[in-house]
Amino acid sequence: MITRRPRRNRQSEVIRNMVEETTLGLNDFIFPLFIIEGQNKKIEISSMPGINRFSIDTLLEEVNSCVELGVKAFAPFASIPEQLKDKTGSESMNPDGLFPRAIREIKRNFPDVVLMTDVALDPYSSDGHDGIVENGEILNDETLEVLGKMALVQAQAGADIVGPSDMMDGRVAHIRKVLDTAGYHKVGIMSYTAKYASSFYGPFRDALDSAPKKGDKKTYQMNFANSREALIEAELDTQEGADFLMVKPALAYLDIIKLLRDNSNLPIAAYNISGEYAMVKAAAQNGWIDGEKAMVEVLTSIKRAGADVILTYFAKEYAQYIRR
Ligand SMILES: NCc1[nH]cc(CCC(=O)O)c1CC(=O)O
Ligand SMILES: [Mg+2]
Repeated sequence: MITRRPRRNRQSEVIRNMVEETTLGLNDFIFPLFIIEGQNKKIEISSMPGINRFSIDTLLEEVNSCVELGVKAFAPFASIPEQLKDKTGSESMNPDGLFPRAIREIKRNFPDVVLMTDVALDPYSSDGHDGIVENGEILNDETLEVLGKMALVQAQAGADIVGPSDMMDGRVAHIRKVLDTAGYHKVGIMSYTAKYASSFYGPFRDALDSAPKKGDKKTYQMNFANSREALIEAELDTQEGADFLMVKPALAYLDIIKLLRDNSNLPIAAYNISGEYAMVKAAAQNGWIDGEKAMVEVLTSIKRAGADVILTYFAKEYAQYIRR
């Protein structure tokens, strides 16, 4: 005789919903946005179907349509023309550069949205690396100087949260000190705490033309074979004053999300990155999977693993989906 029958709680939609353990909401999402120079531009990224690069004017329309759908937090990224890139990423410290201009315009038009801005050299670096390169080496402490100035320019432009994605050691403490010294103690830090050297970043690097010109990122991004090392990074970022800890990528790293969730009381964010988005889109376009159902499953799995915040290219599409 079978007395325990778990299927009882699956027998109708109402019961299934009643016992559902994980619920996604639009408050969970941060939607990445790509910005380019120019006017009236909206150019689709071929490796990220449905995701575009916007000039500032069309970007404001995009933000508006997201806000109307209920998506209110954004992670903007700027595509910097090649001729403005140099060894130290100096364009990242230009208060009149494309990125700070875009931040100011978004905040002027939509003061209530939250902007989480990316702090790293790669979109501005002629080497395509997240730090300053000298004789093939990525310099840590010299890079911190640039990161601090970049974060300050972003805070001055109106960033609510700065997101160091570079994986240099000590950058959270350094950025915190620079921001506090300048009076920006209210600007938060979402640290890319456990950021792995992943092959899933490809489409993002297409979007910004930011791929490394030489070598890979393995001397600063983490080895995907490691999980205990993520706890070391989490401990340091917490001591240094991070307000959020992020795991990136998300899907091949659900165990890392869970690990940080179980070992920290800070909010945990996860970045469902470009290649993870592209995989779902490509399979859906081929008719191999149901893209919409896969989207919901992927996002739910990241939340179930313990993420409080999900950075995802699906944010707007998910909002459109639940509206229907
Ligand atoms: N440091 C920049 C940065 N910030 C976010 C991403 C990737 C995001 C994505 O793939 O969606 C990257 C690329 C990288 O580290 O090479
Ligand atoms: Mg670190």
